[in-house]
Amino acid sequence: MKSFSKREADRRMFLEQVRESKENGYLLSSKKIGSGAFSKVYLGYATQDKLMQNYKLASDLRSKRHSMVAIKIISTAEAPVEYTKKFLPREIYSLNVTYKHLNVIQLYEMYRNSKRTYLVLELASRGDLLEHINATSDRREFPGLEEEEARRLFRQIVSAVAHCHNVGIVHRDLKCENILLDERGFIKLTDFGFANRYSLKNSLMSTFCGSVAYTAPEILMSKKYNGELADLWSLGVILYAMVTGKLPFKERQPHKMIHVIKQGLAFRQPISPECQNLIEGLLQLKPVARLGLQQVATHRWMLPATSAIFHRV
Ligand SMILES: Nc1ncnc2c1ncn2[C@@H]1O[C@H](COP(=O)(O)OP(=O)(O)OP(=O)(O)O)[C@@H](O)[C@H]1O
Repeated sequence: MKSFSKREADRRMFLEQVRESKENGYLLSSKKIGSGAFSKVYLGYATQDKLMQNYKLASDLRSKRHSMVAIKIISTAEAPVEYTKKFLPREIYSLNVTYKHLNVIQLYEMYRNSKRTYLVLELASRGDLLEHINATSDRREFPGLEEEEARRLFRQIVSAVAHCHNVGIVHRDLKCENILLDERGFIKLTDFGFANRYSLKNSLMSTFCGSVAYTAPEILMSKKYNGELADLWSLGVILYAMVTGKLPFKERQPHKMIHVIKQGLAFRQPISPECQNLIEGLLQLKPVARLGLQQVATHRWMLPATSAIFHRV
């Protein structure tokens, strides 16, 4: 249990954040909607004055018919230097260059002082894809989403990733927990903390990013890797998780995971042959053998309505 003095310090800090947000045109509510390693995310509201000044925000919220936002507060004074100097700037850069796509979280505005950075983000109020898969599995009393729903959501995920790649951003941490849903049930890709930009089409990277279960084998083997092709592997893991409610390869330790992957992919419940074919096309050990995003978008399991796949808003 927190001591009285700790609770009092937290209360004072929160009031400071409320004041700083108000000075910047946002009403910070006490409803915490999530927390990360160095951040807390609260529900907030844009004031009328703010809506009159900020075109990005006003045009987006008008279509949503509400004034709610997610305010991510990062305690930069407490976070490690590597985070504030490397990962946070990458996240902000990626959110700025991926603006504006229906399936990527929007960064409306940022304000900061010597203690904190505030990111004012589009609100995705219906939790993440993992929670959605689990809740649906419980309701159906059968693991995974129905293929029709999985197809509708996966199309949006592919569209979001294609948009990122088109503007030169590789995500490098694609997983169900980083895919949020908004109040209308639209996919919103988030968490660009590991994202990186690449200028050369085939340039290789060497940093280990992401979660083991979703990580491409070439990264697990500490090889130089192509970020776009590594994202394709993660998409295969996500689709498998959507239709089966399980992860294709289960192992926590990176060095053991590669052996699990090499044992091959198994489907332990009935999945349509087209869906299996798409998953197998993505989960290819050799990066260059993986289906490209255009091939994924036009794969027979993804049809019909492929015309919407590369649509930008
Ligand atoms: N725009 C948003 N709308 C709704 N909820 C959000 C939004 N952004 C983040 N969240 C919630 O807040 C949680 C923390 O988000 P944040 O981006 O700080 O953490 P993270 O980067 O996933 O965590 P970590 O720092 O551990 O990697 C998310 O898991 C999600 O539940």
